[in-house]
Amino acid sequence: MTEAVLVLEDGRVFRGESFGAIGETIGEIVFSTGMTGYQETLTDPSYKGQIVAMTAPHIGNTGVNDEDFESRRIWVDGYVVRDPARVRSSWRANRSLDDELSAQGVVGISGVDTRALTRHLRERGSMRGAISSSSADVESLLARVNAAPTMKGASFLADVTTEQTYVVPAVGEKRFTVAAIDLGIKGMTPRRMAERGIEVHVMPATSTFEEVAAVAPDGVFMSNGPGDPAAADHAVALLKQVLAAGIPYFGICLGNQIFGRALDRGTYKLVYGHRGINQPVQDLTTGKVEITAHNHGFAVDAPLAGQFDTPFGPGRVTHVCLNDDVVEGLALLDQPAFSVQYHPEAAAGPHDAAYLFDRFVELMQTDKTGADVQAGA
Ligand SMILES: NC(=O)CC[C@H](N)C(=O)O
Repeated sequence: MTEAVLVLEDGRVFRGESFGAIGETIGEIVFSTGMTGYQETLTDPSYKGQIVAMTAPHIGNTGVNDEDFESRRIWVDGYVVRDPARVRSSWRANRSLDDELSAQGVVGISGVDTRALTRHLRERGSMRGAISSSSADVESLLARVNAAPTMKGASFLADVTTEQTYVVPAVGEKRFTVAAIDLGIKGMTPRRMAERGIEVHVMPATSTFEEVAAVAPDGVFMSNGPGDPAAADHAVALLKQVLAAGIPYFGICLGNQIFGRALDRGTYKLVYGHRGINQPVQDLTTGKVEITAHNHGFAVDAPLAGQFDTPFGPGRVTHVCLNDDVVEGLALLDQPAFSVQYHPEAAAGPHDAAYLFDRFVELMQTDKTGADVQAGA
């Protein structure tokens, strides 16, 4: 057993044991309230730059399998758990979580009172922190934490995006072509589109409008992704061109924040964000409440009621988080473009929001047949 320490930028210290790789890591400490789905969390590229603490006390019970990876690797910069499973127990598992974290060089800590840590972050907000199992010198660790960059203004798109375009073929008959801008896309997202007859061209974050147009897309999609939306200027400029061309648009998470910026709305940092698979969101179009998967630390600033002006005609907020009234969805009224702040691909998570992929299909279908289109109607 190797001792490990977790140091927060405000000087709070938690002691525990090493979990995963031995070493030191610095990042923004955030907590996730997902009771299941630790594999999908670890491999979600949106977590790049963050050390994730799990509020569920027992992590690793079902080990690790390749099918539940949402991307090619683990992206969290550190992992904090209370009590790792000593025995993995699932017919699908082919290795343990501890071994997988070690193999991928992910530094973690176990034995932490994650309830106390979560209450601290909830009251004081997400902050920088470090895990170390290689040095017991808390003072120098604290100095390194306070010298590290914060999440404000951070961009990790170059780390997570695909280098080259790849195509996920439609399942069955091909009905539409979508250009999906990979800002840190999860594997389940193109699959949800493919099973609806969409051929998905997953393209680098640096793609130009000309490259997107060359795919002759029926719709453009922008994915979730890490970092501060205020730093994603290229994606905002690209989306403005897409909207000016009237191409149907669907965005999720970072893709919602980019949409907000393209509509001239600002984004801001939440105190501690939403992370987990149990967040209640109301669809203001239908009044229905859906339980949804979230992972966001920033949000779009827009009025919840009524409409607001955008360079592309009126827009409105379509979804709201019932815990704290944070904007969870946007749409244009006169143009086929909408987005949500959460994860309708639901990996891991409840499937309540899968209808949003159907809405995207309907928008593209209506656009193709030339009918009057109103995403926000
Ligand atoms: N999952 C995401 O796309 C997150 C978007 C952004 N990085 C945020 O934290 O708000």
